[in-house]
Amino acid sequence: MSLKISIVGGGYVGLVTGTCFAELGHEVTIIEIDPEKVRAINDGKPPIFENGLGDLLKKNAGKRLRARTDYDSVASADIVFISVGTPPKPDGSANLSYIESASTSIGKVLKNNRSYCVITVKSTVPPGTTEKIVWPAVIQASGKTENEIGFAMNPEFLREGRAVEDFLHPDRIVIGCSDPRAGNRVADVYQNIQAPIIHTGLTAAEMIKYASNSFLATKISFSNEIGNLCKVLGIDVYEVMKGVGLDARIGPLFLNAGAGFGGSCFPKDVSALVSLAKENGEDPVLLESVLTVNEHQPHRMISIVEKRVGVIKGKRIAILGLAFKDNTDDIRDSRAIPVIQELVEKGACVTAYDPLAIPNMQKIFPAIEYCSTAAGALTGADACLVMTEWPEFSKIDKEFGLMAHKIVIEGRRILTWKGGEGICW
Ligand SMILES: NC(=O)c1ccc[n+]([C@@H]2O[C@H](COP(=O)([O-])OP(=O)(O)OC[C@H]3O[C@@H](n4cnc5c(N)ncnc54)[C@H](O)[C@@H]3O)[C@@H](O)[C@H]2O)c1
Ligand SMILES: O=c1ccn([C@@H]2O[C@H](COP(=O)(O)OP(=O)(O)O[C@H]3O[C@H](CO)[C@@H](O)[C@H](O)[C@H]3O)[C@@H](O)[C@H]2O)c(=O)[nH]1
Repeated sequence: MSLKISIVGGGYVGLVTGTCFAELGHEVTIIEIDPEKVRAINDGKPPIFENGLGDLLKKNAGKRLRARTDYDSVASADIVFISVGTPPKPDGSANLSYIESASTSIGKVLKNNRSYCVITVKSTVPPGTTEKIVWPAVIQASGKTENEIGFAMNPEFLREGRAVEDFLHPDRIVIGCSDPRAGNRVADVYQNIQAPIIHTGLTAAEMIKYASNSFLATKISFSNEIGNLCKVLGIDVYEVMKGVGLDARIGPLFLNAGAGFGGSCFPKDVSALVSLAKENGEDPVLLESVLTVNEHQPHRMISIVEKRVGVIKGKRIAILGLAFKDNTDDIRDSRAIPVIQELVEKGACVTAYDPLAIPNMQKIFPAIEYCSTAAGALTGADACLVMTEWPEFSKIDKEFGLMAHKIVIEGRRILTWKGGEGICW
């Protein structure tokens, strides 16, 4: 069954899901306010780096996939997905203004849609958002009755760098809905994907997303806390977590200790859940600690450097990896940012290499020295910090010989070269 899908927001989530829906045979229009992104998408060139996305976009752009700055496609859509950003406000709570304005814009055009349409939130939103913000905004702007529209919440679990693979082969599909008819329409969109579908209420679906990300972040901070103690005791935390993770009740994934978690989701979503808990009179001690452990990890790396090289002022320090993780050029909340910030404040001469993320980091730190190879960054360095788990770093070997002093602090365990030292092991 081919459905007419409109997706509001053509960023990471909107573009990946839109392209994959088109690949599954649906007719997709991405509605994006940024005309540059619209042009790039229609030209078949992804405005973001994502493995496998370029080929799929090229194949579908101008055929089953198009991008527009207007909302006209909503007038004939079977289903509309909202995938605009929900960035943090200064107090950590989610900024829902993009969600609200997208909902109103959808409603204004939806009034011309003669058939049943389901408005589906894909953005990560606090429980109650679909019911209390999206629903009334759409109903008010469209003048439609609740018999003519359905509402759904279908959280997205893709990981950057593996987004296409995650989207096409998900562990599960969560569909929260206002009524079964709405839920079945969302399920129809995914009919060619093999995965268990969980049908829930709207608020439970919203909470599943926050709880999932918070649990994964908790696993990482837990591993870091164990790792920090292991470091003091001279134990390899990776050996420990291998033994721990083989317990089927725990599982082996997301137990890698090191520099901590970055990215556009974990820090933001745990903060939003903390904020939501406090607004509701709860004291989220565990989740606050997850954030605290995470904030301390980059500073611990600098402390180790200080112990090894002495005063940092005037020292040449190489940073390997700027992206918040491998296979992406995204530096949002990358752990490299606080590390570089502290090194610069302490008067270090910072050199940096990353296969993809240099242009993005140059916008934040224009004055540090960027190198086109790891060897360039390492040449003459007094110390090196590994900040991203790029697979290509596992091949670095003789390049460490170019350093003035071979002090290598591994914020990610990725090197096969044996002279490094982990921050947690
Ligand atoms: N990035 C991820 O890996 C990921 C994964 C799962 C869930 N999420 C969640 O999905 C949501 C979107 O995240 P993202 O990373 O794709 O954000 P993003 O910033 O990359 O993309 C959002 C896009 O929406 C556009 N936009 C904003 N207002 C609009 C409007 N009124 N009409 C049309 N377009 C509009 C922006 O120009 C931008 O291109 C967030 O809630 C995020 O937490 C993100
Ligand atoms: O054992 C681990 C695993 C990851 N990380 C770090 O955690 C961060 C996030 O990694 P990852 O989860 O792979 O990337 P994201 O693209 O941020 O994906 C997360 O956030 C998305 C947005 O909500 C969700 O959709 C995904 O399911 C969820 O994994 C990165 O800095 C990693 O280096 C660790 O430190 N240790």
